[in-house]
Amino acid sequence: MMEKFLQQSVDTEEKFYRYEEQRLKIEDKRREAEHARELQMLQMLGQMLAGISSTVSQRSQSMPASPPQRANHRSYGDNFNYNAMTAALSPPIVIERSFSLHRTHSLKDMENIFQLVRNVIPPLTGKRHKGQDGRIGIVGGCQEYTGAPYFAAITALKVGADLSHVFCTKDAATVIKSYSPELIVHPVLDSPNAVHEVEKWLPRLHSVVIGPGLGRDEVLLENAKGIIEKSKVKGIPIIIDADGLWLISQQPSLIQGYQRAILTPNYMEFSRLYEAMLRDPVDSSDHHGCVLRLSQAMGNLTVVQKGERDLISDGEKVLVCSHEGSSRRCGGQGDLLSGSLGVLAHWAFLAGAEKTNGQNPFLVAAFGACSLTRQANHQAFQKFGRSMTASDMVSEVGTAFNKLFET
Ligand SMILES: NC(=O)C1=CN([C@@H]2O[C@H](COP(=O)(O)OP(=O)(O)OC[C@H]3O[C@@H](n4cnc5c(N)ncnc54)[C@H](OP(=O)(O)O)[C@@H]3O)[C@@H](O)[C@H]2O)[C@@H](O)CC1
Ligand SMILES: Nc1ncnc2c1ncn2[C@@H]1O[C@H](COP(=O)(O)OP(=O)(O)OP(=O)(O)O)[C@@H](O)[C@H]1O
Repeated sequence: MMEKFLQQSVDTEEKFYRYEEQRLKIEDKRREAEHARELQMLQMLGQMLAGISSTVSQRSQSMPASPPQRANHRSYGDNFNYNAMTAALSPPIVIERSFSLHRTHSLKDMENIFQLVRNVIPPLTGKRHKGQDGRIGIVGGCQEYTGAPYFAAITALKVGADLSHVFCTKDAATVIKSYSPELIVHPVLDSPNAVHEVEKWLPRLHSVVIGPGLGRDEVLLENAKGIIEKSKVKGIPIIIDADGLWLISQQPSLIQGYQRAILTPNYMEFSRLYEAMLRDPVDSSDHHGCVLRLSQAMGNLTVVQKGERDLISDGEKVLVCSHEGSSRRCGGQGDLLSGSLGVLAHWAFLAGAEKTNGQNPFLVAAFGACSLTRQANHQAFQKFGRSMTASDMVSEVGTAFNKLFET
């Protein structure tokens, strides 16, 4: 009797899982179709606006000219004509050349960039459902490093993402879960089919951050490589940090030319990448030139060189973020930066260049994330001084965000 009952419940459970699997497959297909439809609509809109723009420019010869655009700058949504949109929709470009090479920025220029960051932040309304403001994936976390992926993932939530996933090794997963019930933790990164396990989630992710706490184990690096390749196929914005940058310095072609990628090297990672790409040591008398050249060599993807001042370049412009932080250099600050960038890159990408006044949305996102990290650092340092840690900075992310972007 008991045996029969147990068999029945096993059968019922199996049936349930089969249904659930089918339901998830259907849901994946629906999301992919929805994504393709949205892309098509954006392209149509781009073409319509291109038409309006050419009519406007025929009628009005006196319209102010846009700044020169990079010839090989491929925008998100590929055929989407942002130059045309800018010409048709925007007033004359406000920030023009203010971030160009070797130019000092006025306070007004800085305020302009802050305004562009504000423009891409989705409004908080009752009309949106869970997930719409960001589902971010962090790929990293191994036996040695559990803090780094946690800092990145929790920061993504504190900035305003709705869901934050961590894809880490099996032995790191329980530890990371124990830090925070808010995170969704997948113990898959050292499994034999790791790439496939992560790939299943990609249609539901808006951006991925590869590298915090990944470590340098060959198998994990190979899996990270597979995940980067799958993410590129899906056109997902990719932030590459920490050991993800180690991988890129060994195999630059993995990300070269993918303009939806942002690299966030610290001093050491920058030197490694620069030497790998330019076959020259970094010129310490020309930081601007170096970051510009590295971005160009990587195919104009966005590079954020972290340090006393964060230098951000897409191979055409260099933005400098020297927002006040502090003199405290505890580990984990770069992880906060990459987590916040995961969210801001998604928001900026979605908002498109019309919201960033024709500026590369990833440059704007990077400036926002750098300023936010420095502001959180500043606030935490005011409270804790020398004892300040990355966790103290995480607690400041909300108020720092409000102060910079919601006032
Ligand atoms: N709690 C956790 O789990 C955390 C885990 N983390 C994770 O650790 C992993 C390895 O990351 P990493 O940063 O230690 O490695 P890497 O960049 O190769 O640096 C190695 C050496 O480079 C140097 N160096 C660095 N910066 C420099 C500078 N500005 N100026 C000059 N030199 C500089 C410095 O050399 P030294 O001073 O020792 O001579 C340093 O020792 C990675 O997965 C990361 O995510 C961290 O996120 C922290 C929190
Ligand atoms: N010398 C400095 N002065 C002021 N702020 C700095 C300085 N160096 C780094 N920072 C701040 O810390 C952030 C992270 O840079 P850092 O070089 O610590 O990255 P990282 O080594 O990748 O960090 P992590 O410890 O997370 O691996 C920078 O974006 C900047 O805000």
